[in-house]
Amino acid sequence: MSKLRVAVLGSEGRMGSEAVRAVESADDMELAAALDRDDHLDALTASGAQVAVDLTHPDAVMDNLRHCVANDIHAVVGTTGWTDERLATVRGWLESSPDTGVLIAPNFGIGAVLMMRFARQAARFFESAEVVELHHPGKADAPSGTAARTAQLIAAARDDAGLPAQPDATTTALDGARGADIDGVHVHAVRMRGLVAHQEVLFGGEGETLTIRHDSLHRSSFMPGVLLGVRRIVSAPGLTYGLEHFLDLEG
Ligand SMILES: NC(=O)C1=CN([C@@H]2O[C@H](COP(=O)(O)OP(=O)(O)OC[C@H]3O[C@@H](n4cnc5c(N)ncnc54)[C@H](OP(=O)(O)O)[C@@H]3O)[C@@H](O)[C@H]2O)C=CC1
Ligand SMILES: O=C(O)C1=N[C@H](C(=O)O)C[C@H](O)C1
Repeated sequence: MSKLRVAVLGSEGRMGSEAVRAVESADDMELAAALDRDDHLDALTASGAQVAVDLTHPDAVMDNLRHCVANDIHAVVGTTGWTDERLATVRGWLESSPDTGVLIAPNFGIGAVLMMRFARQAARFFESAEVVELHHPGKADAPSGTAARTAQLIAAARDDAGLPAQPDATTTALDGARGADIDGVHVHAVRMRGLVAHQEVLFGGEGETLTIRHDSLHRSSFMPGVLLGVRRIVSAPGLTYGLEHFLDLEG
């Protein structure tokens, strides 16, 4: 069986370098290209890569993806910075390349995917919900893509259940003290040396709280998800948003 030819974009970064090692260690894949900031995207096309893994920067990912889709290269994207508008743009590009697949995964960690799912499940049972994400200080964006997605999922579940706005009597606050408001869910970002990627989802109801916490202690935690995404995206045309679509979570 021929091996899947995989390119890594952002190959010198924290995640990209880990992904290069993971691809090189996978029996069913070969590293077609390892490209970073100074490399031209023509090198990606020339490499004959079937799948590109993007682990770059929110400012770079759209140009990279446009190039991938235009050249029928499937893409597995871990890079953050996703808005509804950006997702719609990618869907638009894919209309002209109906055989190409793009996976955008806010988080490749199985524990993180489960945390988001459990948070969505819990949301309708509690009056209050807030998200606290904690990351290494080299992270470019705040709040994290995972935290933003978690907040959206909680907000949608609250809406579906007809819950009112959360109780909050704050009338005076220093800027930022209540975090970012994402669809009515407050999200707080901590940046601290020694951390990798962590998140707590806090729920509160009458006389009780529930905390769901996930910790990525090493970037190897993301690699099974990256490799799963690569294996699955070649037969999943169109846009897939979230690794959960490639996992059997009902079990
Ligand atoms: N979905 C998930 O599970 C995870 C997602 N991430 C996300 O992945 C992204 C990368 O994170 P991380 O590895 O920590 O970041 P790093 O800054 O360590 O790595 C990014 C790399 O991409 C390079 N780069 C920047 N622009 C381009 C470009 N146009 N083409 C090619 N390479 C480029 C950077 O170069 P330079 O240093 O010169 O800027 C750097 O080497 C972030 O958005 C992060 O949030 C991270 C962990 C898990
Ligand atoms: O930058 C990181 O490190 C991470 N980025 C992703 C995010 O923003 O959610 C995934 C994980 O939290 C690690």
